[in-house]
Amino acid sequence: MAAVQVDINNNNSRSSDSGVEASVWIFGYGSLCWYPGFEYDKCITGYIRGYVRRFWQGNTTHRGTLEKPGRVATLIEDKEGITWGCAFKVTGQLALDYLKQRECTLGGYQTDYIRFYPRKASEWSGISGQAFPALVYIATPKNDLWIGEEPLVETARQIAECQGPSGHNVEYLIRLAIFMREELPGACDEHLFELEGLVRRFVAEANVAITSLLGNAPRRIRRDSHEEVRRHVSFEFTARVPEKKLRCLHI
Ligand SMILES: N[C@@H](CCC(=O)N[C@@H](CS)C(=O)NCC(=O)O)C(=O)O
Repeated sequence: MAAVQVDINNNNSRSSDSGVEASVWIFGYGSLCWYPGFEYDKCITGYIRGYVRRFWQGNTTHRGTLEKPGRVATLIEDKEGITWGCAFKVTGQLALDYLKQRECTLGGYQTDYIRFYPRKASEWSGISGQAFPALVYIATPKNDLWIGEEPLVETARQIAECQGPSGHNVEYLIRLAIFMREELPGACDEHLFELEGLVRRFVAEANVAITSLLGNAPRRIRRDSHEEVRRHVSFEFTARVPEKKLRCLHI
């Protein structure tokens, strides 16, 4: 069968002779974990190596404005680093076109490929537990919205004060922290959870109910079911409590 390429630069591509639509896995580690916004066939939790998650990317189109840029997640190379999140299997070009607009055009992210390690294997659906390639959207210091390293308390202050067209910056952080606690209990991410503690404190000191900043609860996502779910954007919720606590992978 002809090699099937997925063109991440949205020139519609499919295998030349079979017409079969190409599939690709996309790794999410920020808002994609709780609001993918595109149709997908599968969603599984897991991690990547060699990166840590940091809120060092500015944002003026979703969670901030030009006057008050918010803070969103990106990945920073760290050879000891582990970043937990989830991967979505998508077929065809639609999701990639959507993400090119949401992530690259509006967010300053660029695409790269990394190796994704599934948290759960599933023999019958071909997820062996072995790492496989996944597309990832990363904001690097080269983009105009880059903030870079700053005191955590400064990042927390910005998040507590910023909002944009997609909602409050606090929602972005809290929903990611909720995803990690619910889907990957015990997975380490000091930066994320320390930032969450500071933001919760600042919001409380301002006498604001944090729930008032969270907008509408996104429909939860069926993860690790290892079945082709072909979910439209209205995902079905299933509570999945991992069988065992995840240990920190200090590899
Ligand atoms: N690429 C990361 C981060 C993506 C991300 O958070 N992008 C932001 C800024 S461009 C976004 O789409 N936000 C939508 C929202 O905040 O609702 C991921 O895989 O989750």
